[in-house]
Amino acid sequence: MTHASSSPTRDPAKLVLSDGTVARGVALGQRGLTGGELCFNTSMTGYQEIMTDPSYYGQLMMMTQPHIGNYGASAEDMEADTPMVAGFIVRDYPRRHANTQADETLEAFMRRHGLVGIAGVDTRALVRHVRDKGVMNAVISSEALEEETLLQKARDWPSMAGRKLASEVSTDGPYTFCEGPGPRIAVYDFGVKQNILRSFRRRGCTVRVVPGDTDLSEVRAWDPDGLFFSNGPGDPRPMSDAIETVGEAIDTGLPIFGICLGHQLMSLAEGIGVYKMHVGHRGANHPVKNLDTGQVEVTTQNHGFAVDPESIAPETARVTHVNLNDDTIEGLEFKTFAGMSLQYHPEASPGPHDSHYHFNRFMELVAEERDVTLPAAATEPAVATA
Ligand SMILES: NC(=O)CC[C@H](N)C(=O)O
Repeated sequence: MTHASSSPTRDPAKLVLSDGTVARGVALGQRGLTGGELCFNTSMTGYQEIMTDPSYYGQLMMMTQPHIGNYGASAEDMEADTPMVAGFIVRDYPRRHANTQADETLEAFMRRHGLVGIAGVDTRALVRHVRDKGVMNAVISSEALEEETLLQKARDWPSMAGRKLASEVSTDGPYTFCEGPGPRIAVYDFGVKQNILRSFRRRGCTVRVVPGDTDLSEVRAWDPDGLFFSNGPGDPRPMSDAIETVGEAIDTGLPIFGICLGHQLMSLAEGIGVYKMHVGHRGANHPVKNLDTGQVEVTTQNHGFAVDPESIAPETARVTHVNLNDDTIEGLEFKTFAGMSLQYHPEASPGPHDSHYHFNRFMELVAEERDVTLPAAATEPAVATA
């Protein structure tokens, strides 16, 4: 058992929102100044997976769970090699953590990776504020504390709408993640979470990961059985090259699966509109209804954009899943090609395992479309997350 005193100093820090709201707290992690879109996540656990999810690149993450850091940080809980959020905001950072698997305190982890944070602010009041007013930018600072200056920086911070960020978190070059007896899956990496790759590995797939700007002909030369378009940060609408690649992928007749950003890119390639949401969905407790079975799944979500239901032509796609909180589109099945896509995260990490079956659905789609025999693991996956 690791018990460690985290002893963050009492250095003052401030969080200043672009509408002038100021919250005063103490510095957490790296001292300095950072900014971005202020998001909140309602997951009770999983702060480290959330911190390292590349889809959060450029965003400040505020956790609604008030106790953050109480199980430390561990090399096991990474969704990327480094933290990806631009800054981290918590209510209460504990003086001790306890976890047999922890390697270090969350504070030490944040410092080691240069991640600026703030603790001791009323996160729930701030969440209610953002939820009412809509998403906005903010800065966290433990260096300059002059509020007018920080407010100006928050106002000047570039908006997430219109920002292409996926290229900044994509792999630099192609690599083989794993080899197995199952289908060959080519993954377009716009910031792919590790647990998506592990989910394919658990099903016996051979997985080849390529940078998001890879020419489709290069991918086809590898002879994939299925194509996957990953999650990722930023606004999908300006990603015209990626949308074009998805269009070409559709023309190949290969089965295609997209998660989150990938779902949005597939939708855009099929002429379906995407809009920026009032506050977005981020958490591990979003109820989603499967319209085919009537079953409700508790899902993990992380998105600030969504597809516009009005723009789905009946001959293009069918809605398979909807969010029960606000009726937003959560899943599509495409009609002109063998494609399925999800706005939420079946790989969870963190979150419940209700939606893991979507990877099996894709395996079955691949088996239907291609002459491949699925290994038993492809449809009877272990529930384990690693
Ligand atoms: N997790 C994701 O892929 C997020 C997609 C996109 N950046 C959004 O915020 O909606």
